[in-house]
This record gives sequence, C-alpha cells and structure tokens, in this order.
Amino acid sequence: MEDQEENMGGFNGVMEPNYSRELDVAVRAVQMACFLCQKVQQGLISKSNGQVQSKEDNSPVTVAGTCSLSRALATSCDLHVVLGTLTMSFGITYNTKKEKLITILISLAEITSHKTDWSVQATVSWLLSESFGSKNVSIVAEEDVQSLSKVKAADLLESVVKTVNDCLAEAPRFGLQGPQMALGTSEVLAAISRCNSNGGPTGRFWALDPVDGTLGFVRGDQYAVALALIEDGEPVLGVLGCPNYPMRKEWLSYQHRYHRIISKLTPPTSESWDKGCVMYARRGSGEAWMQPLLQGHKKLVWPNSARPVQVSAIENPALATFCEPVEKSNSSHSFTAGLAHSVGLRKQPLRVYSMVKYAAIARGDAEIFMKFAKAGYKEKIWDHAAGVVIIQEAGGVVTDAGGSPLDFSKGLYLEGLDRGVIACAGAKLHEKIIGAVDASWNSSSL
Ligand SMILES: Nc1ncnc2c1ncn2[C@@H]1O[C@H](COP(=O)(O)OS(=O)(=O)O)[C@@H](OP(=O)(O)O)[C@H]1O
Ligand SMILES: [Mg+2]
Ligand SMILES: [Mg+2]
Ligand SMILES: [Mg+2]
Repeated sequence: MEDQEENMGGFNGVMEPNYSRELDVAVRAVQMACFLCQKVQQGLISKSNGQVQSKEDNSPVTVAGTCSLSRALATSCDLHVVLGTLTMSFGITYNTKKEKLITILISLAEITSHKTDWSVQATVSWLLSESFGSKNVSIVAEEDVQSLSKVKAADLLESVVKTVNDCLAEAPRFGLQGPQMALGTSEVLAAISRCNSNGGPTGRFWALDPVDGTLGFVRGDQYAVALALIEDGEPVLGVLGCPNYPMRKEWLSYQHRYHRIISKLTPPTSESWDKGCVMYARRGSGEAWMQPLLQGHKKLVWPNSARPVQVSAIENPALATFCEPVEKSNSSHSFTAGLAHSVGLRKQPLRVYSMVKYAAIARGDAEIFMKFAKAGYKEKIWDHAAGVVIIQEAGGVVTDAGGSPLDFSKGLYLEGLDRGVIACAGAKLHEKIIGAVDASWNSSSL
C-alpha cells in the first residue's frame, strides 16, 4: 500500500453526511470480523497443529484434528496427503471407504466454517446493535441459529462464544466499544437470532455474508466478509473485507496452491506479506475506498487510512482479464469459455473464490466477472449486494445477463435474475458480453 493517502476515505466530511455513521461502524465491524476469521484461519494452517485448541471430550472430531486436516487441504490436493492426515489425526485407516472419507472431510470443513460463520454473525450483529440500538437493527444473514442451539451442538456453541468474546475484547483497538463483561451463551445466541430479517422492498436492513467463499476460507485461500445496507430495496452501502487479498495481483490466481507458493516467493514472516483489505462505498458518492486490513499481530491504530479505488480503463477484450467462480458447480466454465472466445478475450480466466472477484474488478485487477449458475439455483442477496455498490461507485457496471440491475427488493434471493450476473469495468466490455450471451444462450445447455 505504498501509494496510500493519509485520509479517512469517505469519513470526516469528505462524503455526504448520509449514512456516514452507518458506514463508519460497518467498516470497523467488518475489520473486526476479518480479524476473527484470520485468527480461526491461522489456527487451521498453523504449524503447532492446534493442540491447545483440542476439545475436552474424546470425540473423533477434535479441533486439533481439523487443524491438521485443513492444513493438508490447504497445501495439497493430493488425496494421499489428505488420507495420511486423516490416518494420523482420526485413526482412520486407508481401508476406510472413500465415500466415508469424503463425508468426514466435508463435515470437518463444515464444522470449521460454520463456527466462523456464527461467530462473525454474532460479532457483527452485536456491534451494530450496540451502535444503533437493537430495535433499529434488522439483518439478513446466511446462517440461522437453529442448528447451533441444538443440545448436540453444545461444544460448538461454547467455541463460538469464546471466539466472539476473544474478538470483542479487541473492540477498542478498532475504535469501538466492546462489552463490559464477556457475553454469555444466551447473549451470543440472541445476537445471532437477530439476523432473522427476510429483507423485502421497504425499510432498512443489513445483508451479511459472514464468510463468503467457504471453500476458499477452509483452504487458506481467498474469502470475504460482506456487509451491505439496503434501504427500500436498494443497496446504499457496501463493505467487503478481503483478508487474503494480495497486494500483487498475480497472486490472486494461485488458488489453493496459494500458501505453498506465497511461502516460496516471500520472506517467511507474515508481517512482510502485505495482504488484506477492506473496500467500501456509498451509493451515489462516485467513490470507492480501500483500507489495509488491521493486522492482529501489528500494533493496531485507528483511524485507519484509506485510498480510493477505480476500475480498470482497459476496453480491449484482448487485454482484459475475466474472473469467475472456482467451482464449476457454481458457474458454468464451459459457457464462459465460449463467451470469452466469441468476444476475443485472450487471457486465462482468473478463478477466485468468493466476492473477492467483485473486489478485483473494483480495484482494477480484472475487467470482467461472470457467474452463470445452473438453472433453478437462486442467487442470494448477501452474495452480491456489497460487491455491486463497490463496483458501481468505482466506475463499473453490474447487471444480469439481460442488462437489468440486480433486484435486491424481493426478499432473500435475486428473484427474476435473467440467466447470470455480469460485472464489467466499463460499458463497452459489458455490451460485448451481453451480446455474446444472447448469441450463444440458446445453443448452451444452461
Ligand atoms: N450450486 C450453486 N450454484 C451457484 N452458487 C452457489 C451454489 N451453491 C452455493 N453457491 C453460492 O456461491 C457462493 C460462492 O460463490 P463463488 O463465486 O465464490 O464460487 S466459488 O467458491 O468460487 O466456486 C457461496 O457463498 P458461501 O456459501 O458464502 O461460500 C454460495 O452462496
Ligand atoms: Mg456467500
Ligand atoms: Mg457464506
Ligand atoms: Mg454457505
């Protein structure tokens, strides 16, 4: 962040007074959420094998086991390495059926990501309620509280309460007030259950994706914390925390080999690897901003500095980079490959987990983002709201494949979305992609 301006980007009267307090609190809350996620993620990939975090009972799914497993997942796609880790950590033998191993893998990843999801939801919900009063805060968020409240989830709940309190204890470093006493289980559950709004066309609500890009998070790769304020069906504020966003854009494309490669390319200390940012924008301001992430290991300072971000000026498809989901089950890679060919895109697609794709467009690190989910899949508002505001204010265009704006007024889903989501740095590229979708849609299998 060498070229960073020493200003508050949108605060201190630079921006219209509208929503300035909401934006200020939202940015700090997302910074804290990123801090929380980083602590969990560091545990996942730490060399200490996370022994200190072991659960007290002897159930096979210990946090320590999850740590070593996730480390294996983060650093290797080789099934034998993952199997080896399972053997050591859980006493599972090589004879265990592949299907069973896969079930175990999925459930371990789910435990870790759910713990983080709930912890972030509780933390953000608590911070918003403290700042604006719980009666005034309505939140739509990805995770519900039911499964965490079950008797069987007592250990998980205990771990969530600890994670939330550890994070809230750091609130003063982010210029916010934490609780006077550590929150109890019921307060944490109450904070999570306040995230029970269903959205809709009128009034004000927040849309929160506590961890977007779940697989990226578990693998130590890209993920995002996304918070948007939606007023009368329109997103008015967008805040996107990207804890692993690399300052060298080439590193975005390394995907799950990320850690291995980063460790070869950079000096070994994490301080010297300048990564992570929080981007934010207010609708209609014509400005989008980026703050560096306040790293937990450094002496934190607030107010934090910010610099404006802008979309790329590239209009020539041959020079443009397009990004898309990593998982082909989330978006058709073959359809976008056809589109890329027909509009003359020459570079390899940049496959990145999570709303970091929106951040990459807003920062000018890529020019096009496309997502075409399978027929029948309904896109959720929290997967897009924050990113849309930020790209638009950074100078870009986001619509569905019919050229209409995404509609955030219909509840939890982007109802009526025409085929897919297309975000571009500029109108010319956008028109070309829309035209190419129309030309090839009928012959596609989507
Ligand atoms: N089947 C299917 N089709 C389309 N989209 C789906 C599907 N399943 C999930 N999701 C949603 O996609 C969110 C992650 O999207 P990404 O663009 O980051 O995809 S990827 O992880 O890079 O593959 C992901 O968000 P998180 O759950 O927050 O990770 C989901 O909301
Ligand atoms: Mg998501
Ligand atoms: Mg999520
Ligand atoms: Mg999810």
